[in-house]
Amino acid sequence: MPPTFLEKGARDQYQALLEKYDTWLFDCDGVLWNGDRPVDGAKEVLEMLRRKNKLIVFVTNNATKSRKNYKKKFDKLGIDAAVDEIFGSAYAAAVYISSVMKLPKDKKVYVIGMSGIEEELREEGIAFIGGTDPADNTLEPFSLADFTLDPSVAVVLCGLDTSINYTKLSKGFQYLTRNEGCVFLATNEDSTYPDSSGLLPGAGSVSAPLRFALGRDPLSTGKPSKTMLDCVRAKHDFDPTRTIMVGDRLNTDILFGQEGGVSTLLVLTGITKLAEVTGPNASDIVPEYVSESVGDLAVAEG
Ligand SMILES: O=C(O)[C@H](O)[C@H](O)COP(=O)(O)O
Ligand SMILES: [Mg+2]
Repeated sequence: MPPTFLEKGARDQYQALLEKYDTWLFDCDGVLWNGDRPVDGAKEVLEMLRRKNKLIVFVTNNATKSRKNYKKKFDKLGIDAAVDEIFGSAYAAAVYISSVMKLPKDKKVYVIGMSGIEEELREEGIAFIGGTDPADNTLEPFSLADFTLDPSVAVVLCGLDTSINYTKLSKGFQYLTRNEGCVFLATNEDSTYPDSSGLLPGAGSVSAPLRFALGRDPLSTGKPSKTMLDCVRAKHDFDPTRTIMVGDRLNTDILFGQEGGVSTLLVLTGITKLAEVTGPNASDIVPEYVSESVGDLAVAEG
């Protein structure tokens, strides 16, 4: 079934969308902003949805920030958001390790990633090494002869790490090949990241060298995995038949919505371009609705 294309200015179409859905799940990168540049109209549309008493939840695969630090980003952009409305892939991974894996207290996680992952693991009471540790954030050659394996590392968790290096990949590789049963987890596997100035390699491209070296894939707890929706459901009641996921990436956001049994709206302000949803090379992941931008929803209140 082809998507319904919502035309800019088509008030009836957008008003119908507002009446149809009570819960709005918003992806962040590529939908509300690109890097630190807000998407035009996004703030005003969120304010409109609040005025209409809609439940708003933010669901981002970006693991660089914890929920609390995302709240600071929302505050800085003047967007009303409570920490409990924000679900990041670092949080989902930490919840998975603590509540699903039930990692024993004498075990720890080796982190390839940034402070967002560390803060969420700390919040869940999970011990970790690596991450922003200066000893790992070095451009010195890695010496395996001088490396001491920590036998208590039972998980290697990999997320977007803008300071990725050979030392981190080498340590992750040692744990995953020498610690019996060590679990390979990824916060998410987005191939690219939509920065305000263009595209950058994403979290999936950070874990790719390990995937290649190991010959196996990590378990990813970010979108489209249901782990993220389980985290949302644990804190918010919503009717999936009256819920819509708004995203910019087909193989994460739209697939996440479809597998979660909610409607989907693809916006074209981030990763996905129109040619991926129409014409001969269109993806087999088909959103229910397509709109240029989340800002176009503002016409519904006009
Ligand atoms: O590389 C990444 O991690 C992702 O591109 C980025 O974090 C996506 O975030 P989202 O669009 O889910 O907010
Ligand atoms: Mg996105």
